Amino acid sequence: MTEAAGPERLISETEVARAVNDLADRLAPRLSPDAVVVCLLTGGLWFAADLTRALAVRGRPLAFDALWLTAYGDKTRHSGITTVLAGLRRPVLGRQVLIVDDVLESGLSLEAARRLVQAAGASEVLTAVFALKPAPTPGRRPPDDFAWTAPDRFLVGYGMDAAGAHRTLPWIGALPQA
Ligand SMILES: O=P(O)(O)OC[C@H]1O[C@H](OP(=O)(O)OP(=O)(O)O)[C@H](O)[C@@H]1O
Ligand code: HPA
Repeated sequence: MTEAAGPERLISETEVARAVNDLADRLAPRLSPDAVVVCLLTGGLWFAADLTRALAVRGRPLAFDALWLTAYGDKTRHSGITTVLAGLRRPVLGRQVLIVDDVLESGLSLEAARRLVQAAGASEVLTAVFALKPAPTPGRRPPDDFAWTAPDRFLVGYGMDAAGAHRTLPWIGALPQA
């Protein structure tokens, strides 16, 4: 019996931590002490936990909220519909918001989040993702900053899942290519 191949490791836990710290160095001066970090659940949770603590030690112990969105389900492509499972808990009216997510591919999830945060009255919206994948279609809005340039592979780990699997890996890998 042959064993199914696991994910191919692309970036180690140490490299992930270094990339998050470098990103925090760049972001901290751009953020108001009154800014709110909005994490996109579920995948953004691990990156947001690391990034917010890295920002806190850089003098930005920011307020934190979350939006729970889902668009991929168990598939490897955006479904075309971003469903809001849970919205913001606290007002962001008049405040700068940093939206944080694990990966940007089509950009549709981040755009849906941006619209929700703008509709809630944020004074400015910045976006940061850990992994920036190549755009599947032209015209995608880039994030304001990102930690790592990812290849065009289906990624897992550090929040990213394949039908629920591999999300809690501390490193990032890619599923074996067919
Ligand atoms: O740029 P896009 O093509 O929109 O892809 C990025 C989104 O896809 C994943 O979410 P998913 O819908 O899989 O939910 P999850 O956070 O529960 O993994 C990921 O966490 C991002 O939010
Ligand atoms: N992996 C996991 N989730 C994703 C990806 C990916 O490569 N792209 C968009 N959501």
